[in-house]
Amino acid sequence: MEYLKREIPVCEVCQQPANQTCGGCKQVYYCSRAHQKLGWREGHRLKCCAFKIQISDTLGRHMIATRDIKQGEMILKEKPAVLGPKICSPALCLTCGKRLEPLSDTCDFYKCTKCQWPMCGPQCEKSDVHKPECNAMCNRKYRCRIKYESPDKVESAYCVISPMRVLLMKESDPLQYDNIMNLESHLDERINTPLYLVLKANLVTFINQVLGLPFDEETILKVASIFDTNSFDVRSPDGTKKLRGIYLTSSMMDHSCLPNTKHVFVGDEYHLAVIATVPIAKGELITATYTQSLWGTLERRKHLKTNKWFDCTCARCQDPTEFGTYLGNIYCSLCNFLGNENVSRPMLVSTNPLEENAPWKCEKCDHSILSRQMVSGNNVLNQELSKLDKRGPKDFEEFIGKYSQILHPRNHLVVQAKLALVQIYGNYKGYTLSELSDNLLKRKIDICYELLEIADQLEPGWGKFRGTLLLDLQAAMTMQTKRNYESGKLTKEGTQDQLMQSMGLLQEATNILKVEPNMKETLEMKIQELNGLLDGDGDVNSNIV
Ligand SMILES: C[S@@+](CC[C@H](N)C(=O)[O-])C[C@H]1O[C@@H](n2cnc3c(N)ncnc32)[C@H](O)[C@@H]1O
Repeated sequence: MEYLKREIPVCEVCQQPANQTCGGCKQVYYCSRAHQKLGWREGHRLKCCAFKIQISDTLGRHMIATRDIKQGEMILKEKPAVLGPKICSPALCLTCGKRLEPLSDTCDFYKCTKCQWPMCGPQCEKSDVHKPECNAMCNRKYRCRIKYESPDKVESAYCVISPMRVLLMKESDPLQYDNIMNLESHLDERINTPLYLVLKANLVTFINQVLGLPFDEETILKVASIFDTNSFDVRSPDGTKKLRGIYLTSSMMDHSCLPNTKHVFVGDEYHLAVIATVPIAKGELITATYTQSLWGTLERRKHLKTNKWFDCTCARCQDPTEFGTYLGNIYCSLCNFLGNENVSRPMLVSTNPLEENAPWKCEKCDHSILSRQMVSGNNVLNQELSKLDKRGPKDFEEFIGKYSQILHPRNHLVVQAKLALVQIYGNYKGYTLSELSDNLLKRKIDICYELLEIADQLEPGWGKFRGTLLLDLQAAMTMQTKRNYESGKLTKEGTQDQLMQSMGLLQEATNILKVEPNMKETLEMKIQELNGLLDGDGDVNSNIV
């Protein structure tokens, strides 16, 4: 990084001692106004902080681009203000967040020798992250007494840890405590919800009575509510560590169902990097998504309302067809029966997508249903989907076939099933690329193309969804090319053309995914292999997929 902090600040232009910082990013120094102007012209304008925080009545604080931002550019990188377990967790280490393995032949875990919370070992037990809470508990002779009858038990006692960490900061790091307490909480809206009634009984009692910390009920619940409104789900690349974290600047990004950024976690300390997925023009909102892009509008808006306490009114939520994807729609059952199978079937669309109770009406005929019928239909099928056997493709293929008269090929439930199929075909035992029949290989390629069309509409640009689909697609296409060459269906020239297409997809996937942890080397290796194949004599027998 060019912006590494130096012991004695020096001017970016002349390298002499300097005491003025750039007003935008506050990261580089100048000795004089003249050198600041020169530095700006010489290129700092392209690197300087790309955003500012503004306030409006409708959005509250939000992030705005202060200059044009390039696709793929890192907009900011910051360390967490606080990290901790989620409200309910299976046994995990309080320091590193690692999911714990039980001690041999037991359901029990290694425990901190002082406070008795499950940890991964003596090193994490002694960490600075755990010390303050351990001391606070031990000072009051509190010992964790969770009984694990099964190693997978999800335990709600973890709800006290993350808020306790923030509250203890009031003494140890008052500035950071104030920064966190300044975030939006929506406590007034949450206070009488079932979860907060439980937190009143558990968390408040723990902080006040067990630990004897001098915080009132409102402050304690406000911290919990700040986590619920602002925290990011933090995961290690291999998925073994799961935490929640507050990132002060990144939490200023407002939500959009068509976001223009993605984020990744970098390093063992989980620094968060925000990356532009599309070019962002100066003055535009910089947005993230707080929900799932592949859910329909009914589900997304409900999720945002229940968890983040606002009604999303973005362009996608306003459009009854979700930019023509019809992701949340179903076929009209009457037109189904009366219509010609060969013409595209009319759909039921919401008469007002921003009004959750608005009826859903056919685009062609007068047939309509109540919104709650759509909701309950979605719930039933979602439940069915979640119970399917994920070890193979059979259940997912049957699900798609069974509901093909109700759910069109781009309905979100079908899309979920297809996503599972893309992961199974080509990757799972018995379904690796070399084991797939020609038909199943083609099926995988077709699904990848279908899902890519949806990605282009709903997560345009360099989103992770698009990147992983491209990677899957190029691998399947290379295998198909190899088979077609071997069976004589493709000439050497045709083979080279097809491999060039795969290379195009792989290069795009690399641009998108190289920022993901541990991906850069794998991607570079894949490019090298495919390049080798292209440079050689078309020897597609090489083991490249
Ligand atoms: C993580 S905070 C974002 C920063 C927040 N705007 C603030 O002023 O602190 C999330 C909250 O911002 C507001 N918000 C975020 N995106 C929004 C949007 N698209 N429309 C309306 N409010 C939004 C909601 O109140 C939400 O609970």
